[in-house]
Amino acid sequence: MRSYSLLAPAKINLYLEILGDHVTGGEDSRPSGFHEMVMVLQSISLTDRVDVRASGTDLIRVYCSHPQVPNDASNLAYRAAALMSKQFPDKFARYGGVDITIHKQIPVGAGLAGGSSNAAAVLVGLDLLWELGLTRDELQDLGAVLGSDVPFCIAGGTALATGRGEQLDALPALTDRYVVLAKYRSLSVSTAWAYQTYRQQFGASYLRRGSDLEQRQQQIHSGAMMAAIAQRDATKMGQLLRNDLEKVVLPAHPQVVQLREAFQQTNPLGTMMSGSGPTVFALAESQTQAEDIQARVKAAIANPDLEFWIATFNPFGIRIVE
Ligand SMILES: C[C@](O)(CO)[C@H](O)COP(=O)(O)OP(=O)(O)OC[C@H]1O[C@@H](n2ccc(N)nc2=O)[C@H](O)[C@@H]1O
Ligand SMILES: Nc1ncnc2c1ncn2[C@@H]1O[C@H](COP(=O)(O)OP(=O)(O)OP(=O)(O)O)[C@@H](O)[C@H]1O
Repeated sequence: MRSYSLLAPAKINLYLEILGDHVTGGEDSRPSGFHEMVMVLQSISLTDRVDVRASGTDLIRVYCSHPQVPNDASNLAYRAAALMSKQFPDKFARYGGVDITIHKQIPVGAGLAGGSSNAAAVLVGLDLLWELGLTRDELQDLGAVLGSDVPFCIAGGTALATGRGEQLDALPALTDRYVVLAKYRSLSVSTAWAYQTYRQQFGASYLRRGSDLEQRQQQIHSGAMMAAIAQRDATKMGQLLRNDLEKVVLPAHPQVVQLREAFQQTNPLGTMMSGSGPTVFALAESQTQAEDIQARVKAAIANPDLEFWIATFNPFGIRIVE
């Protein structure tokens, strides 16, 4: 049976600003229930491995030994395969079912897009297995059906994301940067909850569509964060980190505030929560600084529930290993 093994990296958000309500359509535009975003997304070297294998059955099956990851149709990797089988029924009939095995390294419900990256890997894997020859744009359009982060996970690297996060502009690749990540094992945050709570608390200040929104998008485009990335100025980037979702997640989780403060005490280039959290990351100039930051935060919060990773910025998204 033919199979492919893919590496599916996690992402962090170097910048996440919520502008207002996201709308779909042209003249009869309607709120989609999502938010209009401006984000800078960055792939990191913390990766899952996803094996996609033709099974010779007519089933889609998912295997993952992580206790928090479902093995049924609710797994985002399963949903990616189901979408492909619906989209390409003749290929599904010809090549048959697929077994997907997820080797989890990326923490779950962490704000690091683990599920989205697994789904992106399945799209790429089935494109290969079923010899579809899809373009990156076509794969990303399919990814957007599954979730806002999936299109980015396909291409990876460093990107500016707008719309609900699915519209992407590649930015100069940032490499040789270190990131220290920490998460309480027993704590997860629901992305839907984070956005819903943000809407309840800050919805009144949302920008209306039209000139206000376009002006803000323009400001960010020509602003300091884009300049810092273009100049590969890690010190400036560290100072400009932003995540609007911190405004709702931090007040709800005092231990994340404490973790963020412990990171801040170590004088990193910058520290921030990633996505909807609760993972907190700090940027470091070198591996030595990253190790020092990790050791100091570990000593400051001696809690066995706290898990750490040191990663580098990754210039790519889904990659084939076999
Ligand atoms: C927090 C981030 O991870 C940052 O990169 C993303 O914005 C979320 O991406 P994701 O997990 O792929 O999100 P989706 O699966 O598309 O949506 C999950 C939930 O978040 C809300 N959501 C998501 C993206 C967005 N721009 N606005 C939203 O309000 C959706 O209403 C939904 O209830
Ligand atoms: N393949 C998968 N990997 C991880 N979680 C999955 C997967 N499929 C479904 N889930 C479920 O999705 C939920 C969110 O998991 P995930 O790890 O993708 O969150 P996240 O990193 O916060 O996502 P994001 O950063 O995109 O908002 C969990 O409750 C988990 O049970």
